[in-house]
Amino acid sequence: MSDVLTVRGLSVSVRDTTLVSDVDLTVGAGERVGLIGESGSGKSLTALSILGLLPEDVHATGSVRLESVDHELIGADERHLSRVRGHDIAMVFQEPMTALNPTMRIGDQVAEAMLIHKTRTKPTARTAAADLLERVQLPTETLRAYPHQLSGGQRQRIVLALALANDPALLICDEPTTALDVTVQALVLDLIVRGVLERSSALLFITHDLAVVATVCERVLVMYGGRVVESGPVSEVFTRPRHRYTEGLLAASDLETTSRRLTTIPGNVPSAGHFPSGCVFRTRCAHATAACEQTPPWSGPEAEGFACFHPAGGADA
Ligand SMILES: Nc1ncnc2c1ncn2[C@@H]1O[C@H](COP(=O)(O)OP(=O)(O)OP(=O)(O)O)[C@@H](O)[C@H]1O
Repeated sequence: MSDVLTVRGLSVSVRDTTLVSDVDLTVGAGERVGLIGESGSGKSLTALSILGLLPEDVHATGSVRLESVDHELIGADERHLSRVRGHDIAMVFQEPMTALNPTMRIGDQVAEAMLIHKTRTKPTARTAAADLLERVQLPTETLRAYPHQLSGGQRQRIVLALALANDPALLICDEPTTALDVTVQALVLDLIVRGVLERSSALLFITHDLAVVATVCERVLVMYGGRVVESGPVSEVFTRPRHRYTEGLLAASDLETTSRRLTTIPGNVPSAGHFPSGCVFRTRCAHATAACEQTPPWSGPEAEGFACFHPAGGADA
């Protein structure tokens, strides 16, 4: 698997204070990598450095390279970066309204995302926009709606459709479901995973929610005080944490069952029935919701390391 994103020795500082120190990370094609850590640990600054979106007084050093782009992104000029953003790298942040134009109809916004980067011509952009909306399970009429006419979950699905419009090599999600209620959260996570799987895009997923990481990601990096203190496959880091901070994070999470669930993977016997998408139990779940009961987009080895993300847990019915 080739690396889509390679970050080496990334440090971020404001005046003489270092906020992020010496971060190394890679994400391969089709790989889903989580970045976790407490509030203020440097997750968002790491993502913003990759996107070239740091505030003016904040500076990044080190190296950020994308396989599909032939130059260094740290220090690149805005003209280059704006070409990369939305085309090679797309992002979904916590608050969908900040990514949407309140005065433009949804269909025009999705079509415009493709026209700006010239990935579609005008006549094909409208059809492609309708197709993208269908893939995020929104009816065609949504094309004519304005953002304020939609719910928070619908808006975030539009933002996801916009992010996926140009088949990005890398999708960065920063707390994309934190503001959504639990059932909508499950659907949006499912659509994110489907979206990246369909395109073999790399996914860097930032969250403080360990259950979400266990559901979505294969590998995880743990940040603490601006540094990456631990990394590895989710099933390893969540069951055999090596760093005391990771142990604390697991103990403090409402997911005391995560490690228990993950350790049950080898004994898990798949059977037919309803189960949360990607749930390691793959049996009928007592907590299954309508969103859980969709056909999962993956099977076989792809499902390894996934866990139920329903807050009530994935106990078998
Ligand atoms: N523009 C800025 N000027 C000064 N300090 C900043 C600036 N932006 C962020 N910081 C500081 O850098 C540190 C890392 O911030 P960052 O937003 O990356 O954390 P985070 O892990 O994403 O937290 P959260 O989960 O709350 O979003 C924090 O201590 C924050 O206060």
